[in-house]
Amino acid sequence: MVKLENIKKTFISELGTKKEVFKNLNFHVKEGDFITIIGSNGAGKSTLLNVILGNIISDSGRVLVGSRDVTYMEKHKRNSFMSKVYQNPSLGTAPSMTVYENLSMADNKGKKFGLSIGLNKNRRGYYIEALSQLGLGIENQMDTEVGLLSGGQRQCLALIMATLNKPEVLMLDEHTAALDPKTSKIIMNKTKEVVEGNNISTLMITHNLQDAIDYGNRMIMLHQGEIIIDISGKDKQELTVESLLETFHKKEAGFRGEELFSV
Ligand SMILES: Nc1ncnc2c1ncn2[C@@H]1O[C@H](COP(=O)(O)OP(=O)(O)OP(=O)(O)O)[C@@H](O)[C@H]1O
Repeated sequence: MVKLENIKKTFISELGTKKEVFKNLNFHVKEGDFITIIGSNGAGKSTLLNVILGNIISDSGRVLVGSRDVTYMEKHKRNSFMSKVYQNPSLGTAPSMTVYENLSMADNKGKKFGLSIGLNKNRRGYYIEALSQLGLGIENQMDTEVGLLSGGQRQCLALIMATLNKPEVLMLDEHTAALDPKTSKIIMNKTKEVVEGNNISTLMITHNLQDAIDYGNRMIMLHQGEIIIDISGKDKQELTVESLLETFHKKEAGFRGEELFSV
C-alpha cells in the first residue's frame, strides 16, 4: 500500500550544517495497517510522514502509494488520497469559517468544483450525526466559527474532516498530545473506530508508549533514522511499557530510554 524504498534525506541548515536523517530507509505499510510510531526527539518520525505527504522531498529513493509513484507528485494530487491531522488544533481547520463550512470544504476536497458550500446542504444531517457521536456538543455549534471552539473540539473536527472522504492513507502526528487525558481518550477511540471501520492505512506518531501499545496492529520504533523495532499482531498485544523499554535497552545498549518518553 505504502512503500518507501531506499530513502535518503539530509537537511542542510542556513549555516551549512548537515543533518543526515535517513541514510537508506526502507518501509512497507500494508493495506489497512494501523501503525503506531515511537522514538526519541529528532529520530525522524515527522520527516517520515512528511516524505510520504510530499511536504519533504527525499534526496533519493522512491515513495509508492498503491500503484502510484508519488515521489515527485504535486501535493494537491496527493491530498486527494492522503490526509493528516497535526498536533496543533489550529492547523487543519479554518478558524474564521463555521463548523459546517469546514466540513463542507473537507467533503469537497479533491472534487473538481472545489469549495462549494451550498452543494452540501443534503450532507448537513450526516455531519450532525457524525459529530454527535463524539459527545462533545459540536453538533450544536454547526454555525459557530471554528476559532471559537475548544482545542479538543477543534481537534475532533480536524479528525472528522481528515477522514470524511475515507483517504487511502491517514497520517496522525501526535494528534492528541495537546489535549487533556479525557478528550485525548475520546479522540483516540474515535480514531480507532474510523480507521479500523474503514480499513484506512494509518501512521500515528505518539510519545505516549501506552497508546502506542494499545492502538493499532503494528508498532515501529525509529532511532536515528532507522527502524529498530517493528512488532505486530500477538507480539504487539503482549507488550508492556516495561518490556518495550527493555527491548529498546537491548537494541541500544547504554541508551537510557526511560528518560526520553512520557507514559
Ligand atoms: N527543515 C529542516 N531543516 C533542518 N533540519 C531539520 C528539518 N526538519 C527536521 N530537521 C532535523 O531532522 C531531524 C529529524 O527531525 P524530525 O522532526 O523528523 O524528528 P522527530 O522524530 O519527529 O522528533 P520530535 O519527536 O522531536 O518531533 C532533527 O534533528 C531535526 O532537527
